[in-house]
Amino acid sequence: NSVVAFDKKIGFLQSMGKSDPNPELQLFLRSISRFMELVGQSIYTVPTYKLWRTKLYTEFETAADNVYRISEKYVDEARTELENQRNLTEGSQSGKFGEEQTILRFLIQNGRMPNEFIVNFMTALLFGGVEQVSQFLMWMFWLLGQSPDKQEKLHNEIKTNIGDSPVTVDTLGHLPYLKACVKETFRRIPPIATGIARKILEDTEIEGYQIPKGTFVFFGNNTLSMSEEYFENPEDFLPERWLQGAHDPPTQRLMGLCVLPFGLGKRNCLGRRFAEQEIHLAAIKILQKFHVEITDDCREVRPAYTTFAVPDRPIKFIFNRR
Ligand code: HEM
Repeated sequence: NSVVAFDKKIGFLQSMGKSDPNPELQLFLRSISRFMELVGQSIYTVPTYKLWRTKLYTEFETAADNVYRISEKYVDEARTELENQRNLTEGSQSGKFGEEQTILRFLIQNGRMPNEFIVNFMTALLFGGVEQVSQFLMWMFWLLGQSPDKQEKLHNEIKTNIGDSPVTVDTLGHLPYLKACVKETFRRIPPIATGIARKILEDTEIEGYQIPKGTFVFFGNNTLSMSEEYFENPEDFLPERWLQGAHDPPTQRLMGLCVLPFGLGKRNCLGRRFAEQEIHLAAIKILQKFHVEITDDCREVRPAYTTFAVPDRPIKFIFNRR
């Protein structure tokens, strides 16, 4: 994700595997997690932080400062890199820096967005990838680790359609069971329990409830996706329920509307396709090489909702080489 946000790999994974991890990256990761936790806490507490600099507020401020300061450094580095390229290609009238156009290059080159907005936007892109995608993959493998038969079914689909070959757009389009596993994970553990929030723009009536203009309403992902009215045996991890033909089309459509991890409408997730592709690729690459188990003490793990669903205790995986 850092490639999308900052035009380069910043080395999270390599750093974590080392005995002396890069302290700045460690701080960046820790601050991103803390930032998210505190945003979550702020939703569920009395907002005294609006009146006083409470502990929650000052901790949030520190985490946010760290995140934006480090992000700004990466954006500055990308800007310097572009300037250097511009000097090299001086005389070119195209106004383009090098061959490749990226989001960051476009925004810098375009010159209309103030730097702090660019930093903010790129940080939001990074947050989406670092926190959400990695947490999602963890939950998916936690569920697959408890359902070895589903994991084998998924592995077989990957083996039959891809084998050890590189993944292409075409092969990605032929993996219905993988997509069903992803959808079912989103249903079973919605990444954001409350779901998307919207401010009602005019007085509205829904099912006899009067909702005054200006009220904040939440979608209630968790309630809908665990509702027996829409899902048989909602506690069970059953990717099969999402396969074509499992239900009649109107029911299938209703089920789909109960599980909206990326939101809906004009302000839905900008990174959805990117996130889905990352998830599909990561799942394929892991399953091509490993059979994944969880340790027995992890079966009782429950999602604890901060901003996103995080495990209430660490999950330990065992990766058995195939
Ligand atoms: C599993 C991964 C992800 C989930 C579950 C997720 C979920 C969401 C949700 C629920 C929203 C609010 C949508 C609404 O209010 O209707 C959102 C917004 C957003 N997401 Fe994601 N997201 C994910 C990954 C990503 C990634 C990887 C990126 C960037 C590459 C990203 C960028 C954004 C941005 C920029 C917005 C704000 C859009 C706007 O306000 O117009 N997300 N995301």
